[in-house]
Amino acid sequence: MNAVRLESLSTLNYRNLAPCTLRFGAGVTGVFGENGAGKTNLLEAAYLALTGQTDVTRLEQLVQSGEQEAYVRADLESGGSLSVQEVGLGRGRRQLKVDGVRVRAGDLPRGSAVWIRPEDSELVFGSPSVRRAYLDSLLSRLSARYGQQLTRYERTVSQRNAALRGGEEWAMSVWDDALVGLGGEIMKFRRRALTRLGELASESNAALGSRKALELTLLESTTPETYAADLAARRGEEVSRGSTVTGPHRDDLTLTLGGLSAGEYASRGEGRTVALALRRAELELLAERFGEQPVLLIDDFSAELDPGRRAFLLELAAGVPQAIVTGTERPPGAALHYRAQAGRFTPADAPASELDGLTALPLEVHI
Ligand SMILES: Nc1ncnc2c1ncn2[C@@H]1O[C@H](COP(=O)(O)OP(=O)(O)OP(=O)(O)O)[C@@H](O)[C@H]1O
Repeated sequence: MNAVRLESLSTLNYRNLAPCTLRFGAGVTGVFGENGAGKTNLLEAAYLALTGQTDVTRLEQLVQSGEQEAYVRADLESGGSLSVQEVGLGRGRRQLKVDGVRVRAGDLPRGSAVWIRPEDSELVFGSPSVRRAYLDSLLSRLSARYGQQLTRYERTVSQRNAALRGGEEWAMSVWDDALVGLGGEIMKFRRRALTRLGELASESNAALGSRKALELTLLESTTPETYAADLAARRGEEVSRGSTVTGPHRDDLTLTLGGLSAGEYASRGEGRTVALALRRAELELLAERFGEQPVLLIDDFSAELDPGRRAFLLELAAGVPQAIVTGTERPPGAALHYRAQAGRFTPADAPASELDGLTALPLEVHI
């Protein structure tokens, strides 16, 4: 299978990172260093440059304190051709370019990276909104149309909420028609995608050594068939609350392990296994959809103390065409290692003569 390959990553004014260009080879690149060195920030920058996505809501958090703008750039190979993806960040602004031409976020390749993090346990133990965000982010990458319809749906919900709060009950039939159309499409797409996602996640969960079966189901707040009637039936409640109380924005992705809700009953370790299974399923689903293996980013493998899960993470990294693995200790099995120190990265094993040109390239911020 083809693979996306990150040739190099450049950053300027990105969080605590010193301006740099790091090159990556095929196979596993290990990045190690002490807490706070910038390892997570490097993966976050790589994910942003590869996908255009960040889950940070205030973009200025990504800009180095004291600076106004930041910039990340990925030189990558995808579908057999080379391209340059750039992301400029400022206060509340994000600008993307591919090969020098401005594009929208949805125009970047959608299956280019998967990021596994210690805080993925939140997928299991966090609120339904965390699981909805996981599902929506994955499905938006699988289908551009899903992403567009979701944006429209969310905008419609907030406009409808404003109309409810403003006492505009007379306008509800128009808002309801829009919601039922958009929401119905979202629900149907979620149902279809969940079948394959569920299969892949339960296979991964078993591969991780869990003896309890993992099942994914969608706890729907309504259905495409009954949405219009459900809205009508709950109109009084909506008017008194001033918000839309039914629809796919209220769905939950329920995870059951051995028949019990994982969020309520799983141990911390079992929960981490489930979260890892979800990420591996994401990796496989994107590869199936785009016929190309994403770059795998694994943050802090050393936070994973369980030997089985740690081995699984490292095997996963070794089994894909390209992975970047960070840790406070050296990730084993890496072809290349960078040492992270106070926002700087230096090849750990190269002789000094080979270090020339690897750091502090002159870059310009232009957003
Ligand atoms: N916008 C910013 N400007 C400057 N520094 C920042 C900014 N955002 C975060 N930092 C700093 O970056 C550092 C965190 O880096 P990061 O989370 O990448 O560390 P890490 O190497 O992954 O550490 P750990 O091993 O603890 O996970 C912190 O010291 C934080 O204060």
